[in-house]
Amino acid sequence: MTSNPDSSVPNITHRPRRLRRTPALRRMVKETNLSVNDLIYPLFVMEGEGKKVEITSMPGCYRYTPDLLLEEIAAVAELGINAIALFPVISESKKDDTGSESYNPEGLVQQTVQAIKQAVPQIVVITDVALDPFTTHGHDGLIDENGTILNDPTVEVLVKMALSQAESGADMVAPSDMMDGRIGAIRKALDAEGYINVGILAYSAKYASAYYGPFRDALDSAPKFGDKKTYQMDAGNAREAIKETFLDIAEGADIVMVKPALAYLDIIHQIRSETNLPVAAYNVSGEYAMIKAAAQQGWIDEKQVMLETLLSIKRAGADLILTYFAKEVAMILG
Ligand SMILES: NCc1[nH]cc(CCC(=O)O)c1CC(=O)O
Ligand SMILES: [Mg+2]
Repeated sequence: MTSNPDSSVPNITHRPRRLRRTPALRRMVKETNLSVNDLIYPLFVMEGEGKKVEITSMPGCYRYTPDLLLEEIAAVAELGINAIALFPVISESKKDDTGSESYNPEGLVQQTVQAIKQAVPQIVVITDVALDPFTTHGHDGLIDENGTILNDPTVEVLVKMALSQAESGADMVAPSDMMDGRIGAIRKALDAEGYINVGILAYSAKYASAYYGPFRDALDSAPKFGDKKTYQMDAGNAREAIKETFLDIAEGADIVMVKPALAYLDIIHQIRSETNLPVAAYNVSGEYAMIKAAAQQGWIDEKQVMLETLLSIKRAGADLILTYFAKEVAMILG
């Protein structure tokens, strides 16, 4: 046994490449895996029958009438998806300044939730609690004559909305509005009305992001004046995300969420390390649209980029991912 006389051959003890040599070895040491259990599928419902309309800026996503939505939900449940997040497209004639349609017991969301829970009872139905699909001005809150978004009066409406969704059979309500104090107010009202098992998925760190554009196209819900910067967070802030998240946890959130995901992976990571609750992340419409658009141009491999993107959100610390890719991923993983 003589050592190699050729000094140009390095004497290496640690060779990380040993564990990358075969697919089986690579699978054994893979630290993060994407599972269908991680996925929550956002879906859009509109009034009517027998129709599905593709959203131009979100190829592969549709606004469904309730009958076709039920078929889609049955299909994705079959693929192993556990949960859907429901967003309504409200016709202009039903919108008003205060979003009163949002708590109509016979409203589109309420009726759709009832139908889903009858047809596909095992799927977890998460309803959106926010006024923007229901207000003529497109903001997530009530406004005064100067266009200022009023916090506490808005929370009162959000409570009515959450209660009517719980009454319809929603498993979880998901306030996406960013008013202060709404998690506590909703928790208290749900408990008082006996809905102790209806959970709250709190959009805790939701940023005022330009990545929501395609979603606002889908819902026709772009704000008619101003922007959402007095309630959604500034992209420069990380410590504030922790503060917002701790407040929601103290107020009774069951799951906390960061939104958007990709430009905020550091926030997901910090929240994961500072809390014990499940952490969700919303891979939003603009993030979806960027991948779809580049893939349509033939510039990226859609499947690989999609899987790598979702894995990065998981690796950053998200336990759950709301993503428009959910169905495609479930088909690949299943
Ligand atoms: N309550 C509004 C809401 N709920 C979910 C999204 C965006 C989701 C996406 O872009 O995929 C938005 C948009 C907004 O805040 O203007
Ligand atoms: Mg808050």
